[in-house]
Amino acid sequence: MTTKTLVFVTGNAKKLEEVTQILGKSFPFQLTSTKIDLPEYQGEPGDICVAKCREAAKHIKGPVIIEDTCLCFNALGGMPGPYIKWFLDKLKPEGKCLVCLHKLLAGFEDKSAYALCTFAYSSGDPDDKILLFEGRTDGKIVQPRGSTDFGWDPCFQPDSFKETFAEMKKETKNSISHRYRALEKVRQHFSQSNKQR
Ligand SMILES: O=c1nc[nH]c2c1ncn2[C@H]1C[C@H](O)[C@@H](COP(=O)(O)OP(=O)(O)OP(=O)(O)O)O1
Ligand SMILES: [Mg+2]
Repeated sequence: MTTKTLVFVTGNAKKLEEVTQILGKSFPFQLTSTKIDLPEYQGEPGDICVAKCREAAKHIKGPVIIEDTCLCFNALGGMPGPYIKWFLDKLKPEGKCLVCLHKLLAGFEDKSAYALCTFAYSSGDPDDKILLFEGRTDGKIVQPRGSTDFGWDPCFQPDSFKETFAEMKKETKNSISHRYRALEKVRQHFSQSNKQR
């Protein structure tokens, strides 16, 4: 049986690293990756991912997957959400400015937040529906702790853990994260559709 190829389009090497680790070998596609800086769309996460995936499919002209990640503060009605990337860029996360994320909630007792990861899959055929797979992990925003090599990881402490994503072992993050939960749905979908063939 020849394995079909699926291209993961992302400009973020850390995401790719996690996706590769999480999917491991038990995935019916050969995952390859292409670094394209896709536009940062606005709006609801699902709509953003559909637009992002359509754009990626135009480049790849074959089966493609993308994801978009939101960090949502409950006290702020879900903001920054998909705009977390610009917050981090402007607040300069490398180093002590990650403190700013925590400070954003200074006026609120509610520090709860959730990380939301949405994968979108296109078969490559523009007439086919784009499929969405969502994963969410709840937690709270804390003063940054741990290594600063991936985005807002130092500021996010998942519920029922004492460590931030940045302090815990990679395997631990990859077994409870928003990305893991979304990829479980991706994996389930493709193992089922593979069986039906
Ligand atoms: O697990 C994560 N832990 C910490 N930080 C994270 C995580 N996942 C994404 N991030 C950061 C990257 C970017 O600053 C923003 C999401 O924006 P987002 O558009 O999805 O990512 P991106 O532009 O870096 O890569 P892509 O080319 O796939 O769109 O949150
Ligand atoms: Mg992006």
